[in-house]
Amino acid sequence: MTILNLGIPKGSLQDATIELFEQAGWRISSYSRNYFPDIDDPDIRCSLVRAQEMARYVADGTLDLGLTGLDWILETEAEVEQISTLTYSKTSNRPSRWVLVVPNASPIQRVEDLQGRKIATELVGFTRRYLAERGIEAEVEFSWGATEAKAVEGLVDAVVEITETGSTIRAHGLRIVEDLLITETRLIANPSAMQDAEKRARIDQIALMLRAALTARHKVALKCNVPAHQLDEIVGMLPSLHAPTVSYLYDREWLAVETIVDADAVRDLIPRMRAAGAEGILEYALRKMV
Ligand SMILES: Nc1ncnc2c1ncn2[C@@H]1O[C@H](COP(=O)(O)OP(=O)(O)OP(=O)(O)O)[C@@H](O)[C@H]1O
Ligand SMILES: O=P(O)(O)OC[C@H]1O[C@H](OP(=O)(O)OP(=O)(O)O)[C@H](O)[C@@H]1O
Ligand SMILES: [Mg+2]
Repeated sequence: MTILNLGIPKGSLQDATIELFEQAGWRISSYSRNYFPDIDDPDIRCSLVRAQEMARYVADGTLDLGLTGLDWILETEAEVEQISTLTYSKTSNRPSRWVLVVPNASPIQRVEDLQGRKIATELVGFTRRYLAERGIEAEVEFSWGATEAKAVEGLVDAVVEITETGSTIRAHGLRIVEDLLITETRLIANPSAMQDAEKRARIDQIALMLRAALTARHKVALKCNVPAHQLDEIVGMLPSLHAPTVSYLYDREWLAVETIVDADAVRDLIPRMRAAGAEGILEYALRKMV
């Protein structure tokens, strides 16, 4: 039996990743102070690895498969195969942004204004390359964290930081000058593992199920009963993958209509369906969608 070595990102993405695996069909139990969580699949061995180091360990074959942000894949320039983009962050199912931020009162208005200035960031290599490509010479120093504070205290002229909800930037009275990178979580694999038929089959299975779980988070199932004379009008309101499923109730004057819609659309859709004569309207959460 071939064992697949899987890296789970320790830190910001840890809880969200374990939750996604649970929804996808694998239960991972992590214990404090143990970097090898249990997983209910005998063919997989899990390790907790820092997101910053994940791509390096996947590239050198220590891990066959791992999850980390696009930011750290680009920063380390590691040679990994990107299997899938999985759009989830620490607290949301949206991408995060690496942004150039300055204090509100700073004279810096554009990235070009950084010429000759000092910048702090955790993403040093990426930031240096970004500035070099634009012909800007600036000093980029590594920050171990709490980076926003360095702009407030005047230790540096600007910082390059990740933002998800924007609350840290707001709390420090900072202003975004420019977006440098939109980053999302990526499922990455070792190129030789992808050449191994057994490992590749497991990787494809995991990729499919993780994507199925994430897609389902943005969709819901809607079901309702519709009087026959209102069927066309109500079906016309409903977007669906193909067409809604329609079946007769025992009383042939009524039909049951079932469909999948964007979760965001439901608050507008249900009142319109009701006004058009739909009854017994139900919304179901979905666990997976392929
Ligand atoms: N809100 C967020 N804040 C920070 N990183 C996030 C966020 N959402 C997603 N990420 C991703 O998480 C990864 C960083 O994870 P990691 O836990 O290694 O660093 P960290 O957040 O600085 O950890 P910590 O601050 O706990 O030491 C990056 O790939 C980043 O894109
Ligand atoms: O836009 P927001 O939702 O506020 O999230 C962004 C903040 O989250 C991360 O900090 P982290 O918790 O990793 O702390 P650190 O600065 O010590 O790394 C990141 O470095 C930002 O400071
Ligand atoms: Mg951090």
